[in-house]
Amino acid sequence: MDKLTISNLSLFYGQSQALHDISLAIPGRQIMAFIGPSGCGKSTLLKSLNRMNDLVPGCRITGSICLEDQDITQGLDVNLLRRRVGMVFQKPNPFPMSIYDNVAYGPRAHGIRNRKELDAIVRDALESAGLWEEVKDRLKSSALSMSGGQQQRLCIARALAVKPEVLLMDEPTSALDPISTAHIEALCLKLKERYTIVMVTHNMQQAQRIADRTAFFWMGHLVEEGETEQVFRHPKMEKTAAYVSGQFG
Ligand SMILES: Nc1ncnc2c1ncn2[C@@H]1O[C@H](COP(=O)(O)OP(=O)(O)OP(=O)(O)O)[C@@H](O)[C@H]1O
Repeated sequence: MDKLTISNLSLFYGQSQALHDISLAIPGRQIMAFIGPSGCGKSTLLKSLNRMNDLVPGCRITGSICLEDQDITQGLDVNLLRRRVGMVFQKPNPFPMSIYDNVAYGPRAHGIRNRKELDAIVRDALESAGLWEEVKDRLKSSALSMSGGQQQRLCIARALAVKPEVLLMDEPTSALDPISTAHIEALCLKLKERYTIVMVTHNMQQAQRIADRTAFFWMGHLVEEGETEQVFRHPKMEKTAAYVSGQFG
């Protein structure tokens, strides 16, 4: 079953239309990459999937986005939605508090106070993010003392701690060195066994390394979507062929 189904979605920032009639199905427990030149609407679409655009004054949408069978644009509680659809940003953004408190933040906000329960959640999330062994002896240290790559895995752990179903990632490795990038990519491949991942990336090698499916956007339109290998090796549309072969960027 598809995890997310976007149907005839158009999005406007005031008078300016950023997305045009997008229809796209995102299967569960796979990685979907959004690619395309700067300004084509990748982040806008990603943010629509957990209604982060609600925060932008003058932003409105038409069409629907279903999380399984529930239309998230119609009345679904936004806190509940963001618990089910978590997000990791381009720049690691740990809170200025301890490693433990960063991961426990979400569960605490949802009312979990029991120390043993919190300990178990924190450990599980850090293990899932591939960080437990590195930080288990310094859980009380400030998150800001970690390296950039560790901070990004901490942000992934923080997102996982509330047990989401979908993880949205907006260029999660663009601020990281190659080794940290490889760590995050390996982690994504592991996480897709349990989560649905939607990732914006400018890195076409990255999309080919880890994405099951790829969607190519251009000027607010979805030009083509399919299995990653097909989109890169045998694109159906001329625009896609030109983009993936580096003729424009
Ligand atoms: N908060 C906003 N208010 C008004 N316009 C916006 C806002 N955010 C994005 N836009 C516009 O919407 C269009 C799509 O932007 P978006 O950030 O989604 O593109 P993108 O493909 O993610 O770009 P990049 O790869 O550079 O991050 C652009 O024309 C942009 O200027």
